Amino acid sequence: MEIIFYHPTFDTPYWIAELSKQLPGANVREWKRGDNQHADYALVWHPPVEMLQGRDLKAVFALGAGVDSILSKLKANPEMLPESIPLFRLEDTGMGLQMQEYAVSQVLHWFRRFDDYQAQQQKSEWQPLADYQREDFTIGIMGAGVLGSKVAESLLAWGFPVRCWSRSHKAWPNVKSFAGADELGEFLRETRVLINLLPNTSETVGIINLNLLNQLQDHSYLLNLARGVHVVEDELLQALNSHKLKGAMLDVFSREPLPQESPLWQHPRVVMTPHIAAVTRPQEAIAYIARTITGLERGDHVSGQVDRQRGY
Ligand SMILES: NC(=O)C1=CN([C@@H]2O[C@H](COP(=O)(O)OP(=O)(O)OC[C@H]3O[C@@H](n4cnc5c(N)ncnc54)[C@H](OP(=O)(O)O)[C@@H]3O)[C@@H](O)[C@H]2O)C=CC1
Ligand SMILES: O=C(O)C(=O)CO
Repeated sequence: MEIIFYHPTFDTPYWIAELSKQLPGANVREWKRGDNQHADYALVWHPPVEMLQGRDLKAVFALGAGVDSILSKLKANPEMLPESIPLFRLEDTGMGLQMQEYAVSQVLHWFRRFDDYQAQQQKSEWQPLADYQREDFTIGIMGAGVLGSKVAESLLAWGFPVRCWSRSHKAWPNVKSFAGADELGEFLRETRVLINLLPNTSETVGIINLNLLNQLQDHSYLLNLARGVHVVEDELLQALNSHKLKGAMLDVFSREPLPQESPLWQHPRVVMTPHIAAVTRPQEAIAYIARTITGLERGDHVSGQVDRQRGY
């Protein structure tokens, strides 16, 4: 079995060595320009078109959870990967836990009013504030998939009321489920902390705009863990400046790195990280890919295949 690997920043020799260990009998090689030799599987992130085009592959694996970059490249170059070749993505592989850490720590930060205490400290002000109550701190998770479900689980464990919004209804214990455009307003109405874990598709671009933010509880918070293009950044600033939103924590931006001139850098109630909410963990990802390839070779049903029509 021949496997080609391409990632612009990963430690390629490590990945090749580990994949070879877990898939004995497979020949795993780094793909380099000009390599047109046969391959059965391709493992990729931001692949050049020529890497995939014209190949008779059994499957392609995206080395991340979101497949928006590969799907947008495919839109411009449909010949890069025919529909008959399945595209897989990473399901969790350690990202669920990282998203839990991120979401729980920031929700607790807001809930315990550490943002207010930090602002008071700037003014050398010693002033205990009234506690927030959990019943006023409903968490609304947009995107109830692999990562959304993990985040919901972790916040439930901390006793917060949790609701989710997705395309289809979920039957998760103790989580109120809302689905589709018709139920979005109802989902937002009681949400105090909005956590975004949607995929980037034509339906979700720009979904977090002023109209949506205005439907949240007053003095709400936004945690964007998914993609920058979900948020209309100018309108987010309007919602912050009108105090409809009390704070925002952003891991992702419409342009990355965030341009120096962005007013988000300086906003006193915006905190940010440079797209690190959940990164690909090599060991878990390699184990998942090896398991999935083994399953495909046996003809088993395996999960993780992207539905290209839906876009995720
Ligand atoms: N910041 C970071 O470091 C990282 C960000 N990400 C981002 O997180 C995203 C989510 O990952 P993951 O949980 O694995 O993805 P999943 O595909 O498992 O979940 C996607 C969820 O979004 C819902 N959804 C999709 N389209 C719509 C829509 N139009 N309206 C309402 N709901 C919709 C789906 O609904 P349904 O269940 O009904 O199909 C599903 O619940 C990734 O696409 C990626 O962009 C991922 C990893 C790291
Ligand atoms: O896996 C993804 O989609 C990511 O955004 C990784 O940072």
